[in-house]
Amino acid sequence: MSTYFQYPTPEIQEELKKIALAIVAPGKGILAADESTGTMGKRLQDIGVENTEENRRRYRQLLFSTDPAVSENISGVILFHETLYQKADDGTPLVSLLEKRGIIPGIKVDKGVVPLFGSEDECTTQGLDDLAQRCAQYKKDGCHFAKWRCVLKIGRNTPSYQAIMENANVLARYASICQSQRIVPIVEPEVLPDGEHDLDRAQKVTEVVLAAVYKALNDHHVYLEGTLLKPNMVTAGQSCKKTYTPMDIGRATVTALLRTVPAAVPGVTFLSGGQSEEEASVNLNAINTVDLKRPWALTFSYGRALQASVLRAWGGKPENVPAGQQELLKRAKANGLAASGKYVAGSIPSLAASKSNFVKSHAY
Ligand SMILES: O=P(O)(O)OC[C@H]1O[C@](O)(COP(=O)(O)O)[C@@H](O)[C@@H]1O
Repeated sequence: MSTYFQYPTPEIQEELKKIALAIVAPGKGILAADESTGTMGKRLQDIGVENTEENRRRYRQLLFSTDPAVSENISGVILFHETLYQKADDGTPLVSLLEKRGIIPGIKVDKGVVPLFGSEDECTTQGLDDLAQRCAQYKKDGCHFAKWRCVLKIGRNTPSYQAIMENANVLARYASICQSQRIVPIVEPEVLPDGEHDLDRAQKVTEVVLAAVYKALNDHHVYLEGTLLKPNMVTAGQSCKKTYTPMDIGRATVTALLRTVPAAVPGVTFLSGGQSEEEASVNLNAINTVDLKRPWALTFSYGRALQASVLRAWGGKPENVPAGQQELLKRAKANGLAASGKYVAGSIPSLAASKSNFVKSHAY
């Protein structure tokens, strides 16, 4: 085994580190607006809006033209390919709306989840072919970070060794390609919340998965200071009979991270994984207040937990755009406070704050 290798040049390291640190600046996090066309269809169906390119454009325009104050708590937005090339009603590229607000554009670069043949309904994520060329183009078009989501399932026999190793390796290969193109990779190994398992089992699985991911990142010589991790919080399975407090969740989550995530990683930006908006804020706050060490910034990269109220307030109607934007401002503020451990539960009511956003087997 040869241990000779090179990290990126000092210039690339500096650039990557700067981007990652800006994303996890104190009190800031990410709006994940990168729902693929199918996922967006499900969100729009919930509010009775047809899943057309024009309706997706109108919705993303609403998000990105929110009052610039939103940038006090949102440092980056993850886009879906289609959105990067769409324009606002007045012809301004949607991505320019973000840039004008000082928000860093990012891009989903994976091409979705596919089955792992021979496994118990497990999966991997595809999209490595032509990734370097796509990243080069995305960088030119204004994106400075990327996201790739892998999915792991907790069952009696899962996650399997096959799924753990395959997903860790594909995430590492993705991360290395992104860095070669001066793009910060967000590494997302999501352990799904489906199941009856308790908090302890969720913690152990998360630890095993994260340990494999960091071994693979090391094997691929990924420069950790220029990466971010987007994991699940450690929560009991959706069908678990036992109940746990936010502090239990906070302790289990930070313990799992302390055991597996190197301190060189600048930040951890959690996914919301079907939690309600309020749960996602309260749990993030607990993560930031539990009496454990925190060598990384711990913040949010929420899709559903930042958008459930926005979608409901908007309902596809032009006259409701300001109401939708108000909801985004509220949840952004709540999560910005939670990222600093200063969120008081229930202090920022929003339209769908307590609605569960759980989607069974959110593997698509
Ligand atoms: O399955 P898709 O369409 O790729 O999207 C998955 C979604 O999951 C996320 O990774 C996390 O979203 P949640 O916070 O809603 O769990 C989003 O960034 C993304 O939009």
